[in-house]
Amino acid sequence: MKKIELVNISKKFDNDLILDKINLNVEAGELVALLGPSGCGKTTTLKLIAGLLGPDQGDILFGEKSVLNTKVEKRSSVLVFQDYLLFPHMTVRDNIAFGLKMRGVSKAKREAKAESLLEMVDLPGYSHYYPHEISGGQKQRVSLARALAIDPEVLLLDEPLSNLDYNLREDMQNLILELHNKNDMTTIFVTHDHEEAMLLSDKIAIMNKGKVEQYGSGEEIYKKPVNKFVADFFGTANYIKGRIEKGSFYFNSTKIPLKNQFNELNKNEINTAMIRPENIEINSKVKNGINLKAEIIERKFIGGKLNYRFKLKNGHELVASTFIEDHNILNEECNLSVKFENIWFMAL
Ligand SMILES: Nc1ncnc2c1ncn2[C@@H]1O[C@H](COP(=O)(O)OP(=O)(O)OP(=O)(O)O)[C@@H](O)[C@H]1O
Repeated sequence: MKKIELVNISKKFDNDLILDKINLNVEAGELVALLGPSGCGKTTTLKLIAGLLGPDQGDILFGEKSVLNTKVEKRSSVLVFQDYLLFPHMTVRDNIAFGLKMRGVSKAKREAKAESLLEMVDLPGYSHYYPHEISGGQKQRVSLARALAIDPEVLLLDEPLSNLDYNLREDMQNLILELHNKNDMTTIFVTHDHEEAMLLSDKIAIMNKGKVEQYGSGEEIYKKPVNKFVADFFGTANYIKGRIEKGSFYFNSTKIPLKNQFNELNKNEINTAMIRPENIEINSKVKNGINLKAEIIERKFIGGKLNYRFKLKNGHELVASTFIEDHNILNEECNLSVKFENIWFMAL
């Protein structure tokens, strides 16, 4: 297990700055997700950690040691690509044992290891199959087994679940968690699905345009996003514009006390309150919160949840979602309330 540290990493392709002074600390044994939209630099970051690319600036440490001059095969890390990259002319067993063969491990030992890894990824009996004879989900398991064959201290997974359908994804998510916990590894995986990132990882680095916008637990990022990009990437959000007056936030004449519901922002910069849809309560008054009159203008049943759209007196629209409770009357006036603790402030 190794701690991984990226220090001020920058990378250019031609003249395009793809990574811009990235800093990231992954503790030994942690499972971390790199999350962000297509093209933000997630795969490039993994390739730099694996040693398939070198940075133009900055340092990469495994433990306390820089690995910039350490070759790919000596880094004790392994990168699993989303399109498996199995050797088509080799059996499943030979694919898994390939890295061990390169390291001079005897035939008997590497075959025994391949068999035990096939058990671990739940594919016993598949050793004699060729890649074209197995499904996409099975190929993904084989490529994981191949990666684990060399007992890596650092496992790097590039969108391991993106080619799999919904049910298989769940199985693979469980398998990745199980393998990570069993094998004493530090694992970093790339995804563009925020729910998957929250489900699997201890921490999430949310990336945008070559920068890490925020790094923390899923809950922290969801509840306390540092900016609108992060808030929107993590789900639906309502934004209410207001103003700071005498140390409080005012939305029209509604006063919201500013406690610690913002990060290191200068109070005077705050101009927006963010509210997640599930934190809006319908037709119940709260004491330590705001209460607003609104009209229901849309109701959508989405299975297990109802999504509503409301219009406030000043024309501002809000979305809310509730489980089960039904407020079915369109155009009817109702009361919306939000507890102060569920309001997060931002500067937009
Ligand atoms: N070898 C390369 N040469 C030139 N440009 C590259 C190279 N590799 C990546 N890029 C560019 O760098 C940017 C970041 O690519 P990267 O693959 O890291 O993004 P990503 O966040 O992993 O995206 P995705 O989710 O689509 O895989 C993209 O604009 C891409 O076109």
